[in-house]
Amino acid sequence: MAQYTRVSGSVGLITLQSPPVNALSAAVRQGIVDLMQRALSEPEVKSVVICGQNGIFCGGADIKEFGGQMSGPPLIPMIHAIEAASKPVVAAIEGIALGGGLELALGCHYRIAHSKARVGLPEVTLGLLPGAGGSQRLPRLIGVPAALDLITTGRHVTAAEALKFGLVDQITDHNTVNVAVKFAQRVADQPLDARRISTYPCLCPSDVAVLFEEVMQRVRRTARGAIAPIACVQAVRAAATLPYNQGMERERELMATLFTSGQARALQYFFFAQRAVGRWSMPSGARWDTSKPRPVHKAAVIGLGTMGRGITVALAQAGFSVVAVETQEKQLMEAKQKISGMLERGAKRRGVAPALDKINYGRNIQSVADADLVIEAVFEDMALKKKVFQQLSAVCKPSTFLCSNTSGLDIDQLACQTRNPELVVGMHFFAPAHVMKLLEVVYGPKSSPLAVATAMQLGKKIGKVSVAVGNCRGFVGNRMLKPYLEQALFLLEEGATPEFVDQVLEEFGFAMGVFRMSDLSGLDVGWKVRMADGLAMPDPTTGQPTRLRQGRRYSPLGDLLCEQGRFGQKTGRGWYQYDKPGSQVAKPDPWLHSFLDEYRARHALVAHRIDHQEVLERCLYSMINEGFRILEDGIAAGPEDIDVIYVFGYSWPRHRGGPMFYAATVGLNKVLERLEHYYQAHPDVPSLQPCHLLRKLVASGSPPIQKWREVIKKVRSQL
Ligand SMILES: CCCCCC/C=C/CC(=O)SCCNC(=O)CCNC(=O)[C@H](O)C(C)(C)COP(=O)(O)OP(=O)(O)OC[C@H]1O[C@@H](n2cnc3c(N)ncnc32)[C@H](O)[C@@H]1OP(=O)(O)O
Repeated sequence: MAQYTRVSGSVGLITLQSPPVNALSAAVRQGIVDLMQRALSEPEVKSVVICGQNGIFCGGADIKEFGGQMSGPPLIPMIHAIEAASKPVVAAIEGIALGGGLELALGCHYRIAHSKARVGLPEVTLGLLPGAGGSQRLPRLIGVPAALDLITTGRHVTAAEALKFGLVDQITDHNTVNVAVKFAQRVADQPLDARRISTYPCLCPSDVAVLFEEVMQRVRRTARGAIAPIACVQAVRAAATLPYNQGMERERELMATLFTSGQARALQYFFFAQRAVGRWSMPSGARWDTSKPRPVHKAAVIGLGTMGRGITVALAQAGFSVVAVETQEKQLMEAKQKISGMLERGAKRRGVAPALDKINYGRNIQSVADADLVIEAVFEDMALKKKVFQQLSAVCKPSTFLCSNTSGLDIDQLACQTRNPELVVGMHFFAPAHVMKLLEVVYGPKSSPLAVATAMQLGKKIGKVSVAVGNCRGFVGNRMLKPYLEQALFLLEEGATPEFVDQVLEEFGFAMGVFRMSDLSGLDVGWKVRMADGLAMPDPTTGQPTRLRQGRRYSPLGDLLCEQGRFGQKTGRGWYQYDKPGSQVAKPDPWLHSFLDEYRARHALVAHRIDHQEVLERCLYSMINEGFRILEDGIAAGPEDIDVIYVFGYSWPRHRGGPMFYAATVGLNKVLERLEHYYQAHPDVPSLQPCHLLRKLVASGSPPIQKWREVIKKVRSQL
């Protein structure tokens, strides 16, 4: 909806009214069309101002409308009519002007922005391009290089940057609407021909062809298979090379292809999934909107290895006072130096002062006594962690929240070491912890809603996407990784190479294939866990590595590499070889290929030809099957939680929406059928056995992902 008021006698003020972000819904578009006609027909009105209610100009098209039948007046003719108007139209931009919101502003003759406003064309992040003239008007207004940057990245720019680009005409610290109204009065009688951006020539640098080629190459390299960034470059190229009307036609064609693509649907699903994870719930019924967090002023981190350092930096950068504890003097000094360096580099990038004074270092656990929340980040060893939790419980205030950065150990066992187990939760960060966006907040059976709410809020404050998950081995992310890694090893046993498996996964869109990723993380990490679990040992009778553990197929390949000191990048050898320890350039290793041949011969395994389809289906469907088990067990509340974890924590390609959304797009019956096929071929691999929830969803007619929760509820109630 939109409201019309006459201000100062001669200015027609149109206010967009569609909370929370004044998106351009059908009703809003209808309102703009009607009220523009009214303003143009009233003789007393000499100029028009368009603004948004509640200090927000416009968040763009209403994304919720994309899924259904579009109705109401279309955006493009509406914006053309504004540009063609006989009276000056001024956009008063407060808060945000994004996507269709900025395109609307570009159709106006002038743009006045508040100094705190942000503008941008983020359509690419939704699998689209600025399809309401944005791809044609923006390069005409600010030039091709700047427009390519904004449109292909979707980044938001500040009002100051927008002014520098010439994207807005003026910025103000005062009431933007008042300033825009005065401005509109001043320009009421001025000619408008020079203010219609669609009539501008598109000024191009002399080497524009080279520029487009370079940008296209960069975009293809980084897009990981996403099609929207490429279409964005093509649309801007049309602006640079074609007259406006033909450019608009090209924009329309490209947009039509994107709009109906699976990628746009996946990215739009993911937009809402990111927001849905904030509305967490626990099986007890506790929820985000009924559980209040307690403020945290002072936080503490115990253990300053790689993870502890990253967590300390993330907290200090967000303005928290942090006590950082490392018991060994040498490690403490080293950590202090590294943390200061990280803070200084981060501050330089953001143009702010480094938050060095936010951190107090100590060697004694006593120094965390008055912290409101402590995050333990010591080595991944249950006995050690238990000891730390006992000590923390003894020294901390009774109200202190005690959190563990474990990547998969039992939170309940840690909670049992403390006086107040209800204040214990897991806070599973991902390395590097000051960079990676994901945080799994893990509640155990004793964790209180207060503790979950507080950890979730802390995560938000330090800029993380936090997902509340239940307590089980590996939580959500690492639990699903297990069958994925396992299948990758089985594929090597059966004839594949690490290079081939990685190539297939990277073509699918992962930033790194499973073996490159393992080399980067360090093969010894999983090896230590398997040793602690009693898995990575040779058969006591034969001394040979056994391919069967606890009645299930087991691949000792990773263990055998570790026994050779091949820990990945850090030792210069792993699934690949590297020029030197620490190098990141992976090269195929002939030694590894011979090793695989010998291994197969020793175990009488006959290598067969493994194709793309088998790699993808076995790695991904086994992981997805585990995802369904996680939903069935109530460890994740809904498929969105899993998808957000996988995109932010495990480089799952965002344009595929996440593993559970991917399963829905492939078709649940197909996933089920292929799992049945592979399970029949490998009956000693339980992770390939289709789980009950998947069967139930298929039996229920494979409902859309938004309806899965209803089936999940039924399945859980039957268990
Ligand atoms: C052939 C077809 C031709 C069509 C041509 C027209 C095409 C136009 C393209 C577009 O305009 S696409 C949309 C472009 N806009 C965006 O991408 C903006 C998306 N929104 C955001 O980035 C953020 O929400 C925000 C606006 C910066 C606000 O962030 P904040 O952190 O303050 O709040 P949120 O929690 O993110 O959002 C609050 C609430 O609002 C909902 N919402 C936000 N934007 C939209 C939108 N454009 N449409 C519908 N709903 C929107 C969001 O989902 C939240 O609600 P929820 O209930 O919590 O989910």
